[in-house]
Amino acid sequence: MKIIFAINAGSSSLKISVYSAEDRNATPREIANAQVVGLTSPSTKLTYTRGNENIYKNHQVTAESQDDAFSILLDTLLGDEKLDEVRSKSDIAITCHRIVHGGKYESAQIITKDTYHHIEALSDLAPLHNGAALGIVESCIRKLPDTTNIACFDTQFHMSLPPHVYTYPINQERARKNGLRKYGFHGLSYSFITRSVAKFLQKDVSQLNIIALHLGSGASACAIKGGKSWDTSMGLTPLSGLPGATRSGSVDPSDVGKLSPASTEKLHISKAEQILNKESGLSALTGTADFAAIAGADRAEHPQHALAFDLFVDRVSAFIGSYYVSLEGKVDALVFAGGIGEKSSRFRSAVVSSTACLGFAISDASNDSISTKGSVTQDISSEDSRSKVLVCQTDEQIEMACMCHSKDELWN
Ligand SMILES: Nc1ncnc2c1ncn2[C@@H]1O[C@H](COP(=O)(O)OP(=O)(O)O)[C@@H](O)[C@H]1O
Ligand SMILES: CC(=O)OP(=O)(O)O
Ligand SMILES: [Mg+2]
Repeated sequence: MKIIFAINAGSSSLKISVYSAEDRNATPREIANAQVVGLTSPSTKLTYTRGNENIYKNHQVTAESQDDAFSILLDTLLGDEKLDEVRSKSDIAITCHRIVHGGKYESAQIITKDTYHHIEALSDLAPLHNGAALGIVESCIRKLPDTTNIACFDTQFHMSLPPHVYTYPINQERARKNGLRKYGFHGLSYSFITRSVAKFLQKDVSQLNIIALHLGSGASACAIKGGKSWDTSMGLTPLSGLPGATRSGSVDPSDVGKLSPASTEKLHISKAEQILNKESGLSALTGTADFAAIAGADRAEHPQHALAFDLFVDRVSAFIGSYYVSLEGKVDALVFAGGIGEKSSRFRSAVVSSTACLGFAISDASNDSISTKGSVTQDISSEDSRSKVLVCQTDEQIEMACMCHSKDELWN
């Protein structure tokens, strides 16, 4: 039996799921889940569940970084005397880490000195994402010396993108030399969604065509053709495509502060990245990163909230239209996932009405009764919908745990 910690550093949250795996053929069984959410908003909250028992729910904590959150979660898990399977640090056999940028890695990697340095070098392409995750890897190496660390990459699922999609129309020699191409992210989530939706629709994965939306603090869309990534909205870094809670999404870089050559000297490129990644997006329009507050606000009283909501509906709908065409109209389902996709019925309803010309239609009653305690995939389409409209409670942690625990090297 092995204990697996699957650690998911998102941009506004840190989630750890704990699994036990009997042997390498058994599916890992979740025994606990601990998460700190709201890292980009003033109130940061801890939720901890052991088995079916809620120990903490939205318990206020102070954490300013992913690494602070990691210390809180590790103390919570190791300090729980009733978590029988994890008596001490040395019981944790495997920690899987969600690493957003994996460059051209095509599979999860055991983290050695070499792989660590390789991933560190890739951080130039996702400085604000890989940095936080690597900080946690370092903490694990220091605090959990008996554990095998494994890197699982968001980019892996998108290795199937065709050349005409992943190529940027720029100097090809420079592109090759510097690894400039569309990589795509949220791949662990899309991989989970693909498997879950295929199972739900009782279709072979290789026959599944869907438009999936992972709408969390970072948001992206993905066209999945024959079970594989065919196009996705994020690019070289997780900045392009859709806006996020604090991210601008695609903007013309010359618009950013209209920099003169002189001001460029002062405003180092990393400052621009800082602004576009952390100080933009829906919170720059509204002053809040909490999408529930944006979607729930009175439109007349809060015109900026209404603008942010409408803008997000517009950008998401544009990708749905584009992917509907690139999938030649053969779409089994439109799938909503991520914090916003799973929890905001108002947003789902607005997106479905704005893409109604493609034949999507939902039942308001089903849309309003989505339960986070219900099945992984829930159907909200109405009978007259041309494709299914589904809500999938995505789970990047189980995707990582399954990916890692079957590795031969861990059981020999
Ligand atoms: N009840 C809710 N209604 C609408 N949006 C919500 C709700 N709860 C959380 N969210 C939004 O979900 C997002 C966080 O989603 P999540 O997938 O957990 O993020 P990440 O993994 O990117 O940190 C935030 O933008 C948050 O405002
Ligand atoms: C890739 C990415 O944007 O991840 P997250 O939404 O978790 O920040
Ligand atoms: Mg996330």
